[in-house]
Amino acid sequence: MFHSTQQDVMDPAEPVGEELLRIEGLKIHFPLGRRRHGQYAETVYAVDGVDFALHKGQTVSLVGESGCGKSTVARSLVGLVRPTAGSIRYKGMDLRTASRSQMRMLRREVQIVFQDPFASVNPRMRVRDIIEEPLRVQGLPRDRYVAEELLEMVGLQPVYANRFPHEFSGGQMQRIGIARALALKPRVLVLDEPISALDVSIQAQIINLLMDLQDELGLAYLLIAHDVAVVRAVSHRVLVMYLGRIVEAGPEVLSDPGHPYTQALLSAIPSAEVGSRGSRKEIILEGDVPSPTDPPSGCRFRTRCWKAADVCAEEEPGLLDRTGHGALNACHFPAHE
Ligand SMILES: Nc1ncnc2c1ncn2[C@@H]1O[C@H](COP(=O)(O)OP(=O)(O)OP(=O)(O)O)[C@@H](O)[C@H]1O
Repeated sequence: MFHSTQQDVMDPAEPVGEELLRIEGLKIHFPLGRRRHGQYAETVYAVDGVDFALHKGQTVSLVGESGCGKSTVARSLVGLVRPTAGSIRYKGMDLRTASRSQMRMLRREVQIVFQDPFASVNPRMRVRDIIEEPLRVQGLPRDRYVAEELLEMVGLQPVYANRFPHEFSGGQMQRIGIARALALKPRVLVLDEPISALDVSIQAQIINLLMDLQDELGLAYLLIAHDVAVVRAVSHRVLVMYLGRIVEAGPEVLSDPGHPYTQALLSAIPSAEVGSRGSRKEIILEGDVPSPTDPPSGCRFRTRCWKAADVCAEEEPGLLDRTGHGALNACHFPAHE
């Protein structure tokens, strides 16, 4: 199995490492249809007010059902989607006002690893060229054995530099994807479901590699993953997202959930994986996830929540430390109150 960093978990209020990224009030809306009279027919509120920070050497994980906005957050950090509102600061500099050279530094130091390692490469390129591509794009010099060194770093033989993607398994190819992400000596890796497409037997190896690299290089990770056991084991802080917003955040929220949505997410997982303090009662959520083009008023989860009362439709609950233990919860009726 994978190594766990749970013993090292620090109170998020006192993070150990330097702050690298700070995201405040992030909104990413996608207008749909044709614009008429200055208005679009519909807007997808994919990310609708999200705050968090990433620190050196730490892993923050994003969890939540499909479509809640996780990938959109991830892609915004590497410039693949533009925020509609809010700020992304890297080492204190705001992306909205950053100079060209600051943006180049950011594009080097924040890298992304995708779910499908084959989909993001040209199958006709040799591994050496795949790994060196980011250096070429940035116009940086390529040391003679840079691909070989990066392959060794990710546990592959240096001679693989001369081979082509079809010669590798999914796990090996994901290692190559990680080597490519490391080529520019990043400080932050955005890991968008890096193990979801791999055989279960390989997943732990990739997670272990990522944890070792984090120890060695002090990398900050934003991890998106569906496997609760993995997320619990490797995260310093977990953010639970629902319909574009964070509803619960803290180091222990997957062991000791306080928000009804987190409880419902965990109740769908077999108990051995959840841990002793997780909710054991099976919770069946009623109804579908509402459309992100028309989120409910007040608390977005209220239309599926068994605790919902009038106040939930009227007042949006803030993401607050409701227990004094550093975990943040956006519910009018959290479990631990
Ligand atoms: N370019 C786009 N144009 C319109 N809508 C989009 C676009 N990108 C994402 N969306 C919508 O934004 C919402 C959030 O999508 P996102 O991919 O971020 O969710 P997710 O939580 O990562 O889901 P998954 O786990 O399935 O990847 C979804 O409703 C999605 O359809």
